[in-house]
Amino acid sequence: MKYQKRSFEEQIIMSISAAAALCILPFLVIRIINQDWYIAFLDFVAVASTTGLLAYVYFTRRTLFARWVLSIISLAIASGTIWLKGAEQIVWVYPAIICLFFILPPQLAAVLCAVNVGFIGYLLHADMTLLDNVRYYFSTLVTFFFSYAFSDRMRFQQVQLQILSYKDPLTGAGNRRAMEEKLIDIVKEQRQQPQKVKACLLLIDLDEFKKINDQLGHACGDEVLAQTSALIEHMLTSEQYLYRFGGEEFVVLTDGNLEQAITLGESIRQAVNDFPFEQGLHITVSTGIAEYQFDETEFEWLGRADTAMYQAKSAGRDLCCLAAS
Ligand SMILES: Nc1nc2c(ncn2[C@@H]2O[C@H](COP(=O)(O)OP(=O)(O)OP(=O)(O)O)[C@@H](O)[C@H]2O)c(=O)[nH]1
Repeated sequence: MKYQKRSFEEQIIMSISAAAALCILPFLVIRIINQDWYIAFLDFVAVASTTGLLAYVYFTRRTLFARWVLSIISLAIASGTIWLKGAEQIVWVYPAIICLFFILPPQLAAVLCAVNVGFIGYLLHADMTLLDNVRYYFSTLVTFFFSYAFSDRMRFQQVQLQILSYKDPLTGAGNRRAMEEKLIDIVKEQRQQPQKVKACLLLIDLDEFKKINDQLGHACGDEVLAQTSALIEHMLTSEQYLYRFGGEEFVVLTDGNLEQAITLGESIRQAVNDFPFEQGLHITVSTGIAEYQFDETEFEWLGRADTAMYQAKSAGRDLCCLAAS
């Protein structure tokens, strides 16, 4: 298992766990030397649990449970150490706030932090001057708002990046990477459950697309691709997936039987034929339809659909052809 291949969440939880264990360890040693046993025990629990979490995520790659445990540890350690040692330990509130905003959704982190800050404020208010109390609430509030803004922005960008990495920017259909991953999943599933209804693949290629580019320009070609994609997408159910395979080629993956796939292919062919494209263009598509055959690879499956699509081209275009078994 290479560290680089780990998900962002795994990396965050492992890094925070490692940093927490390393930062608290020297204090554990100092507490033991000073024979300050209660807080030594608390530090020991913190070091042991964060090290355990690091190992847990490293070996299992599971983050949900680890995320919750790490949140609880952060809050418990910050509150516990202040409860035992008083205001001198207040500095541990700030990393705990930041930690929570890193590992939990911002709204949830906000609620837990507010409760924790309030609880610690309650523990300390009698030991601190009025000015110290004001300073405590203002400084935690500032940390809270910066962490919230950062976490919210980071999560938004993460979602955007994920969408971008699986979508074709021109048409909004899934891109080739998304298609390959889905194909691998389907092939795996079909191999494990051969009795299940077969999956089907439709390879749809726009006919004589080069002429549109040559005669009306690349921008018009782009518009036709986007409109065709939207048209097809509109005809699919939630169990049917559209991908842009290459330039003017689309792939539809469906878990229905072969008859349903043929009906879908025909409906798409007809819908494209009838669609009033820009500048009065009349567009047609040639489609190859292939049902998954037990034990073939995703490339063999795609290859059979491709051959069927070329048969449709050779037979005059604007046709659906069924792949040979
Ligand atoms: N506008 C536009 N054109 C593209 C894009 N990607 C590929 N193409 C063009 O699509 C055309 C595909 O041409 P061909 O492979 O010759 O196919 P065709 O003209 O559709 O002919 P047949 O497939 O035989 O019907 C090429 O001119 C590519 O430049 C794109 O993103 N936008």
